[in-house]
Amino acid sequence: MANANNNRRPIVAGNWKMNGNLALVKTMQQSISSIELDNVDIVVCPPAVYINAFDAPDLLTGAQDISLFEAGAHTGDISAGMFAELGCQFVIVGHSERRTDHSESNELVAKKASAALEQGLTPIVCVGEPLQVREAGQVFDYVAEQLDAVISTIGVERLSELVIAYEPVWAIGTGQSATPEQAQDVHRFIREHLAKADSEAGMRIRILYGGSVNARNASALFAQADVDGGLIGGASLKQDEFLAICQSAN
Ligand SMILES: O=C[C@H](O)COP(=O)(O)O
Repeated sequence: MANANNNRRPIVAGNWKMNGNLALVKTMQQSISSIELDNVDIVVCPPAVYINAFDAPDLLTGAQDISLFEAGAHTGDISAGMFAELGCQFVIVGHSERRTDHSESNELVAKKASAALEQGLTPIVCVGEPLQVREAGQVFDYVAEQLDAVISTIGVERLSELVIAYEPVWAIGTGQSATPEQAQDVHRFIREHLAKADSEAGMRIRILYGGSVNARNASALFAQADVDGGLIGGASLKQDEFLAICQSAN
């Protein structure tokens, strides 16, 4: 099990993406509150407009993105400080859908991670390769470049405050998850790469796997030595499925 030989507490984060409604907020809140899982952090990242509708003190919430800016004339943006004021603890930055839909560069993602830390939010920094990069055998170089932008922007002294999510783009929403071995290979690489910058951070940082995780494949993925939980998309919208995944990580 991922945390059997280390002190990393697993996280299961549900990224609702642009899905859900107030009814789902109620349903998920009730079902998450109804289970007692002492050894996993369960985080829900609904669309921003629904964050405040969650009314459960024990529930951890996260934003799906933040503005680069703190405040001011930036129509449509929401700042890290605003999410922090709502009680959010986490924010996803650099999800591949934002990198694609909004042309977010490694540098922009790194600045968002920095903005999150400044306001006391834990950034869940997403990295991961598209299929053609994997087929070209360049996964490690690609992921290293994504990580290096963050390391150089936030500085090694804050590195251990991050959570990393490895999400191979070809596995997102496709039903074709990485195999546990493929996930572990990249997770180990990420941990070793971070450890080169700061050995303590390399050991402490939680690295989540994301990409077609479901109730059937979660246990095998989470059993890998460097997999500390998951970032769950589609399955986070189905209460039974999501709870089963949380149980697998517990
Ligand atoms: O943030 C979540 C990921 O993009 C995974 O999505 P998925 O579980 O629907 O493949």
